[in-house]
Amino acid sequence: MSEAGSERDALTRVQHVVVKIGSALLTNNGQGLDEASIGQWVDQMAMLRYRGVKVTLVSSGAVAAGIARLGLPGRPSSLGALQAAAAIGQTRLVECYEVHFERHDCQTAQILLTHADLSNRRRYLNARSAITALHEFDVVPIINENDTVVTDEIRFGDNDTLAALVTNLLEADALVILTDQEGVFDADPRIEPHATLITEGEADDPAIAAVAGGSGVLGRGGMATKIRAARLAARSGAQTVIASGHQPDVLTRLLKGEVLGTLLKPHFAPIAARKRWLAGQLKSQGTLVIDDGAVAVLSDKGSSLLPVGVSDVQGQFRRGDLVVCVDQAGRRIAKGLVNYDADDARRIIGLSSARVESVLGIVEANEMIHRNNLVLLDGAGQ
Ligand SMILES: Nc1ncnc2c1ncn2[C@@H]1O[C@H](COP(=O)(O)OP(=O)(O)O)[C@@H](O)[C@H]1O
Ligand SMILES: N[C@@H](CCC(=O)OP(=O)(O)O)C(=O)O
Repeated sequence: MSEAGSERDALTRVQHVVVKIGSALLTNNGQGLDEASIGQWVDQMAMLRYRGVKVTLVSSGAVAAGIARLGLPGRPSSLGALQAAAAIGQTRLVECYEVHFERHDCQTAQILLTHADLSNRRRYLNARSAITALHEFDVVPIINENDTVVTDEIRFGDNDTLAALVTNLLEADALVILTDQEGVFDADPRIEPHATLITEGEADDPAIAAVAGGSGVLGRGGMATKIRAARLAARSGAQTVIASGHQPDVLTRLLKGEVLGTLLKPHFAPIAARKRWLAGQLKSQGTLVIDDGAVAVLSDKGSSLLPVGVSDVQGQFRRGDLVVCVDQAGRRIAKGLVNYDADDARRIIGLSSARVESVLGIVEANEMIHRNNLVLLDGAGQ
């Protein structure tokens, strides 16, 4: 097998894929939603689910569908008209997916997110809990930006960025961005018809970022935001493929390892990527003192921190904030994102998971800090 082929083998082991379908692809040259194609992508996603792969869908198309429904000649320039188009188009968009997923006895749910939802830790964790619960109910989440409430300063703008942040949020192992081109070319193929397809590269390679241009008429980000999305997705270790939604069975073929589109690989190991991000970026808001048993399982087994292993809570923090874990002698052992605010944490320390529910009434999570959100500190507490 070729080197490119063996790189693609990793895609055959994907357990959770975020699929992003762009405006440029979803619309029949601006004539409304391409419902036949939507039906085919849904068939492929249903097939992946049948094989045990979790699928989260990030779909654009609300504005484009709304423009067609309202009979507007093109993309309106006023914010109010754009928001109205998004509102009317979004219901149509989700209905279309719903009808097709129902053919496969599969339920769907709509989630509309804003930038603020993902930059605020608490809302970030809430969004994650909700989407994780949807997967537990075997429902396909269909995510879009909440276009009717965002303004220019706080918008993602393009759904490539949103899809990458959702990939980070859910720690999906692959992001597939479907668009109207076969992948990333060494120049914009709309301008350079003889441009060559790049089949793979590293997500952070500046040479790849340099060839990426802007969007067509209906899309928002062009190739530049797709490559940036690959870089963001790589932070949590995900591979990104940018490929054409016009290729028959593109999703199922990609996840069988076939060489289609452009594969952009993470530039460092998944766990290191996530932990690097966690270790490097955030300021701590409080301290959890943990007992010797908890120190041992965190350090030796990489386990989550459970309430039972915590003996004291210091400081005021909120769910999703970064806290430091220290041992009984005050040595810094780990830091991570806590699942409870300080007052609730104080009420449940030392309790077994079974008793947490009787004290709090509702259990947000079994762990005080989930191991995916926990990073061990070295001997110097760094
Ligand atoms: N190097 C490149 N390779 C491929 N496409 C590119 C490149 N640079 C710019 N593009 C443009 O990016 C467009 C896809 O982005 P966009 O219109 O935002 O689509 P979507 O709505 O799917 O996100 C292509 O139609 C193409 O014109
Ligand atoms: N949220 C917008 C999508 C924005 C957009 O076009 O994004 P993209 O498909 O990345 O070019 C909508 O649903 O119309």
